[in-house]
Amino acid sequence: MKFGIVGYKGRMGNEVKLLFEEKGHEFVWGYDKDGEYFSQTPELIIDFSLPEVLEKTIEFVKNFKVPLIIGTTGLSEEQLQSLKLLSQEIPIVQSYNFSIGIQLFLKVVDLLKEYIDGWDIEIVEAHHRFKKDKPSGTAKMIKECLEKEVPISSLRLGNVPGDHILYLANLGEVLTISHRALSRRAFADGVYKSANFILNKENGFYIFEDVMFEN
Ligand SMILES: NC(=O)C1=CN([C@@H]2O[C@H](COP(=O)(O)OP(=O)(O)OC[C@H]3O[C@@H](n4cnc5c(N)ncnc54)[C@H](O)[C@@H]3O)[C@@H](O)[C@H]2O)C=CC1
Ligand SMILES: O=C(O)C1=N[C@H](C(=O)O)C[C@H](O)C1
Repeated sequence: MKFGIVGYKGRMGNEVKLLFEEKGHEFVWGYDKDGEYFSQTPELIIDFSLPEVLEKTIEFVKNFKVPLIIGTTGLSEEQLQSLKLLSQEIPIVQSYNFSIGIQLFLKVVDLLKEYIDGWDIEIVEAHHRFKKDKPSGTAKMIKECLEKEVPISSLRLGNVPGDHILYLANLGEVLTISHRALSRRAFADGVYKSANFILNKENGFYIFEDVMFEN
């Protein structure tokens, strides 16, 4: 496939580009701070940038009329709504975490949440010192899945790709669910799965859960 990336010079943009090229696909378009790279029209666009770039991304996918996969975190409720509106015209996969492990983590949380009334619940996330948003998008997803007000502690440590821990405790025990991304490849792999998923899809707003558990 011929793919394009918004934020192609960044950490995730680079990792996604590398992985797709290793699989034999062609990087034909990119957008970053210093402008556009164009060699051909892309068949899909992947966005790992910043929330303030979203308007530009929407303009590009509308012009090219191609599917969008977006992993950028820190989007406002209004921005998520504008993506949902856009999904009436093109297929979109959106997720704050494209790793398989976090999807499984969320399944476990969904299973246990009805049994933890009265427990103390805390989320701790740790990421590299360059991360701009706080708390992480994934921590917000875990909280949303719990359907409770839960405190989130954010650590910014060296070069950590992404750790999430959920602590649940009653007076007699502590239950811990934890996930560590060992490298950005874990997220890029999920983006690759999403690309194969979205090329055959009707317009609509999909999340990574739809990609993972399609059948
Ligand atoms: N959903 C997921 O699985 C994951 C999401 N992320 C998210 O992806 C995003 C990017 O993360 P990283 O690659 O680590 O950041 P990064 O800072 O390395 O990359 C962001 C890229 O966007 C570009 N950019 C910034 N402002 C711009 C502008 N105004 N116009 C055009 N380009 C602009 C930067 O130059 C940079 O190349 C963050 O929101 C992060 O939280 C990161 C990892 C996994
Ligand atoms: O910025 C990152 O690096 C990451 N961001 C995502 C988030 O905010 O949850 C996902 C991952 O943990 C890495």
